[in-house]
Amino acid sequence: MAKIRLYEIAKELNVDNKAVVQKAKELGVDVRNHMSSVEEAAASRIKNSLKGNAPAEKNEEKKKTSKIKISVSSIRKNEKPEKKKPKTNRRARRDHAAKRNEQQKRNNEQRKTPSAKPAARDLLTKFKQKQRAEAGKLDQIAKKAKEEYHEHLHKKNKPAEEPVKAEKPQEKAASKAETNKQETGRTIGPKILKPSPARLKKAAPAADKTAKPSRPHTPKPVAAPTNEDRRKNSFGKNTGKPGRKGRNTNFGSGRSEHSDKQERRKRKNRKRQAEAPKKPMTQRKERPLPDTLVYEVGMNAQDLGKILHREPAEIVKKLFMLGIMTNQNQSLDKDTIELLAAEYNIEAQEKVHEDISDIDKVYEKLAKQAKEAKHQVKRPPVVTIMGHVDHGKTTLLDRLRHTNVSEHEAGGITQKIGAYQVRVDDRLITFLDTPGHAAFSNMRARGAEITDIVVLVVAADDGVMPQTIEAIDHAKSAKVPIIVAINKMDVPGANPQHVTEQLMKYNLIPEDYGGDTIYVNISAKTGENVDELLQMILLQADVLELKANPKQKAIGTVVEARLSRGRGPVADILVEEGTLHVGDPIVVGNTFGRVRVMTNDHGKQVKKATPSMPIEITGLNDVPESADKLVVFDDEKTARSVGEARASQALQKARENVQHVTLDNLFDTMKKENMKEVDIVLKADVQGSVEALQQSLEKIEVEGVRVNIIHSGAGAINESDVTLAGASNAFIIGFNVRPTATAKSQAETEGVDIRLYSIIYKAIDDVTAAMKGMLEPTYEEKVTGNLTVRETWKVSKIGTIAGAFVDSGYVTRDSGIRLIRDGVVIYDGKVASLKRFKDDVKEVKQGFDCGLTIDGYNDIKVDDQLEAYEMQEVKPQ
Ligand SMILES: Nc1nc2c(ncn2[C@@H]2O[C@H](COP(=O)(O)OP(=O)(O)OP(=O)(O)O)[C@@H](O)[C@H]2O)c(=O)[nH]1
Repeated sequence: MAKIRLYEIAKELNVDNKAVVQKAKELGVDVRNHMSSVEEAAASRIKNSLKGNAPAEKNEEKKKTSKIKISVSSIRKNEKPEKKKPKTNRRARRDHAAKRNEQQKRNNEQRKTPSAKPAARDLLTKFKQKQRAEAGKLDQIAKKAKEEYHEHLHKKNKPAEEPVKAEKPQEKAASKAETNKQETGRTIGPKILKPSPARLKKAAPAADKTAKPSRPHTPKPVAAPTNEDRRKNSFGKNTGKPGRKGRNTNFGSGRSEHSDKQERRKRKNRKRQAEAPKKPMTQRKERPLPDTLVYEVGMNAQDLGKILHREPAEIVKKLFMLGIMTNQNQSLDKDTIELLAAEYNIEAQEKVHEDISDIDKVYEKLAKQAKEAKHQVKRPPVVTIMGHVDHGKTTLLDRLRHTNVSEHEAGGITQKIGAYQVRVDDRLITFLDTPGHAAFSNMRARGAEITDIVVLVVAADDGVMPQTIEAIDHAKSAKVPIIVAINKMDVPGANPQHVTEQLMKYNLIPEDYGGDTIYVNISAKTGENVDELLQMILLQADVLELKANPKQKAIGTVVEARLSRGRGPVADILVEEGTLHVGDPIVVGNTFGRVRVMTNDHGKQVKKATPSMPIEITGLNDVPESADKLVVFDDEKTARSVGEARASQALQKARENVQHVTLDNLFDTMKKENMKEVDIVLKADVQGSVEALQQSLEKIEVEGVRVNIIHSGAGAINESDVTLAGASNAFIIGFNVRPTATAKSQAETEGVDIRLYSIIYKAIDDVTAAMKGMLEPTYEEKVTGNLTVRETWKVSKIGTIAGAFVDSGYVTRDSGIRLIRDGVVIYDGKVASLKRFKDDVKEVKQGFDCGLTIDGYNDIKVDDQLEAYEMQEVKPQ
């Protein structure tokens, strides 16, 4: 319910505020001063009791409609600016809003009335017309009063033009407000002077609601005042202080009580601020350091600052104190970062980048995840059959495949996909179709341990044989339990007891003898006891508690893979964990793709494959190798990039591993690779030389190893020769020929050895010696020093002694020496003697003089150049 303030009552009745307060107190209304607000009922009580005291003209005015009253009072505000406070503060606005609501209510009532009674409507129309006429008169009065006031004010405070300037917009706004007021049927009051766009936005619909549709509300003129207007409205009171200062002004009002208060408050604040002790510079609140600094090598102070919640400058300073000069952008090494962490007294931990191209790691992670999963379910055991040759492994596998497949499953015909499943009651057993321990261990060697149980087949008529023992060792080293199947029980002379006794030596103790190895006597040929064997496998599987999590991304292993005509690369996969779906993006070994078609061991297309299920898949970009791991990725793009990265890594590795045979490593390679032939590409200047050399080389035979000329021809050694030698692990012999530039660089890149000769027997000797492992080391000339002859002495019996200065390097007593005159080598020989003054010396270095003689040469002249050189051994690459 709207409340009315006492000063409003006082204003309305044109009585003193005190009188109203007094009256209210007399009437028992709880009020403190003229600002106190009272309920409407109380207000009317106060008004009624005050009416007797009110001046007659006011009482007369009171009889007018409240609308007029408000209008008049709002104008009178202008007439009595000293008393009237601008209602710009929140409370004033609230009061105004309350008044407006009240007025609206009344208007609505008035609007409702005509619809009820037409006679009353006429009356109301007349009344309104009268109101308008009166309002027009009042407007004129107000205008006049304002003009008078401004004139008065102008005389008092301001230069001549200013009030005029200020008045214009003011007046405009006032008249617009009046128009608006008349149109909307409500008083806008002081608010019209300082409407904010936001408030206008809100006010517009509100006004629309109250206004009759035929009289649209036009807020534009109200919104019009510009900053300039506002500044002018301040009437010099706050001149020079733009903005909100103007809000506290009213029509021509001077310094109000309210603004005085504000001024006082401001002065007080300023004084308090000046008196208050100066606060120290606000320290930036530092966030706590992390417990561990997880870093990457190469991070800079800025990066570390972010992690440590410290300013980079602080990091730089800290490092500086530690004796490390750096800036904010300089990459830091591991040691520096760890040192910094130690300085902050926190742990440092290097961020490990997960290399998704290492699918073995991804595989292990998924396998571990599966082992820890809650949704683990029983999975079929995976069985490998091992045993000695001809003991019946294949026969047993065939029997199982054909007898234990239900009729409805692809008509009983199984697909050969490297593994198959056998149904026993309602359970399945997966058999790997590659019997023997070689395949088993090859898979193991490549990290594929997919077998859960080994069935060791031993022929009852043959007993334990070498490969039986090997199989036992392989199974034991893989820690896979063994079930012994003593086969060929149908053969007369079968002696299972003897076999058992033999196997007991290998710690395969049957349960009857207190051990835990299961023995089953079977006949793979007749099928006798084969079901019993299957039951025993299931029993062993139960003991092993084989479980897997089908509710995750699949991992698996390639059992076999091949290139199929029409279908492309085909891989037989054994799913180990998770469920593999058609469409899954996969990486298999170094290949990648999407599972296109998935076929089970009965040749039936399936949409998904669960753990221990062997399936054949297509959709890979290349043929993987057996024992390769299968990993499912989130998307094909990742799978492709991982697959491609792995393929290129594998290629790089393969290249690195190929060590081409060279003449220097020929002997070792022959031994290591058990070579029977030494492959050579032979090129010579003419066909005659080619034939002569070929015949000689092909005659070489060292310990049963012969030379095989894989290609020969006349002409320079070209790229095709190098490619051929590279692919065949051969080396190249060139007789009086040279390799082309590209062939030379290609040979260097691919590590192909090219040997060049100009003497046939030297080539033959080298090849023979290399094959015997006796190839002499190669020497290379190296110039060690340059000398200039400055003087010569001829001594009888000794010859010519050259007095020379070592310009660069050094010369030794054992050096080879070349005499160069005018750029031409005159003589090439050896140093005979080397002296410094009268003493023999071993070596004379740059910057010194020496006396030397050349062995067998005396025609040494002043200014001759001497080149000292040595033959140094070139180590084989
Ligand atoms: N009488 C009889 N002969 C059998 C039995 N099981 C296998 N044979 C025969 O033994 C021979 C060898 O059998 P395979 O199944 O080929 O033996 P394997 O162990 O697979 O031999 P490899 O593949 O060479 O390692 C075949 O002629 C089979 O017919 C059996 O239970 N009884």
